[in-house]
Amino acid sequence: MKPLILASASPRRKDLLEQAGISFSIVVSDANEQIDEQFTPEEAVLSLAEQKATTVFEQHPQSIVLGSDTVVSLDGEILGKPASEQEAFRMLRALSGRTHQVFTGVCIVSEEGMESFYEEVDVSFYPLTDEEITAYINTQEAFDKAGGYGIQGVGSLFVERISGDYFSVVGLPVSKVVRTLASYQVSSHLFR
Ligand SMILES: Cc1cn([C@H]2C[C@H](O)[C@@H](COP(=O)(O)OP(=O)(O)OP(=O)(O)O)O2)c(=O)[nH]c1=O
Repeated sequence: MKPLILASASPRRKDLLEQAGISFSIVVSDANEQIDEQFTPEEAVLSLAEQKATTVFEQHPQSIVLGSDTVVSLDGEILGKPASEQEAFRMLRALSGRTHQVFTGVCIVSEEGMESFYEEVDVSFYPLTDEEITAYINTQEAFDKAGGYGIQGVGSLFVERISGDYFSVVGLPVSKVVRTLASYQVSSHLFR
């Protein structure tokens, strides 16, 4: 059985994979995460997940490497992580009272080649007041998260409805990932 590497600095991805009973190590990719401006959200998350996984695989060719990327999409426009309070405010105001999509791409690279997939989840927000948005930004939760919110944190208070895999919104569609890893002889110790 080859060792599995998670090519991610995201604490959420680490927690989800650990909770699933998978053994792995972490090597953070130094890919410069470039995407074409013309990319659709699904193309963007697949490309970024591939860039992260292939960069780490080049340094660890005897391993199985898992890369992932999450973006929020509103009317097809990609929202990444907000770089400032102003940007977080603009993103959350745009998401207020609307349904957006969260795309997470996953890429597994091994000696046998590369396998990728993405998950799309619809998330509907209640209408938010400017005061709520400002108070939320003051919690500092917005900044390392696509779309400027965390569904697993205080951002849960914004969510009216979700359709799809909750864990994919948090950053990793863990059930599908574990099922896919089974064909690489990587399995959860919980099921052994
Ligand atoms: C929408 C949403 C995103 N997120 C997170 C998941 C991802 O970690 C992050 C999007 O950024 P990513 O670039 O996908 O990931 P990352 O920079 O955190 O980690 P790495 O590239 O090293 O793998 O947003 C939440 O935690 N909760 C949410 O509700």
